Amino acid sequence: MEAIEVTDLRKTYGGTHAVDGVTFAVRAGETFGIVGHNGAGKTTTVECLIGLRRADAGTVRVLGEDPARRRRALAQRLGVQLQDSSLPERMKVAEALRMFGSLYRDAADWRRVMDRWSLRPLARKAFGDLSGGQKQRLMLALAMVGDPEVVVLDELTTGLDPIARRETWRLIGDLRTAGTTVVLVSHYFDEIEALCDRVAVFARGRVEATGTPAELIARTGTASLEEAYMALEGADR
Ligand SMILES: Nc1ncnc2c1ncn2[C@@H]1O[C@H](COP(=O)(O)OP(=O)(O)OP(=O)(O)O)[C@@H](O)[C@H]1O
Repeated sequence: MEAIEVTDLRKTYGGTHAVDGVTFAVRAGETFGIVGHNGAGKTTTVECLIGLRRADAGTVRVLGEDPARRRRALAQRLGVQLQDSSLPERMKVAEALRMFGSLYRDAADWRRVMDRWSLRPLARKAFGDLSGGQKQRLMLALAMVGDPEVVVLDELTTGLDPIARRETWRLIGDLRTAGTTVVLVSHYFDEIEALCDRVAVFARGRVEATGTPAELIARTGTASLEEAYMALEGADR
């Protein structure tokens, strides 16, 4: 079963074709990576997936629903961590987790989420007093507090130190074991290789290739996913 289906998605800002005919599908329970150069259309696609933007053309289905029309219903089943997301400066960590938890009908126990993401020592700290990495960890925990079926993570480990990064990988691995569908936008090839079952390579508003990391490496006759990406991304320049 497909958890996400995107078909011929198009989105233009002024004269810029940000997304220009994107098609891919994510199977239920799969961890799916999206890689691509700056401005390739990754975030715009993700925003269409979660109903933050309406496509100009094409279809998007998440858990069988159209996010542009069913955003509120889908929000109960989605966990989202976006680039540049923020909270009020004075909101405390525990307060944020409790408040986000209250927005879901079938939330996880927010205290358990706080423990799982090693946030208990920071429970009484205000968001504005957290370090960049601590903020990132909190935003990830908030994405999980609704016990989502599909998780969308844009720039998962940006700003995390190496230990926090590995720990985050482990927690994303746990999501996969639990059968959660994960979409992961990343510029880190080690992360994509370690976590993702399949990858879509975005370039200039299109999907240049889709496959397992091993397939993309074999298809391009390269030695690593990063080299495969370079070969694919530059293919039609
Ligand atoms: N709100 C907007 N208004 C105008 N242009 C936009 C807007 N959002 C994105 N764009 C443009 O659309 C294109 C795709 O942007 P998008 O943010 O989707 O790319 P991305 O692949 O996520 O890039 P990055 O890796 O830098 O985050 C870029 O050319 C960008 O400048």
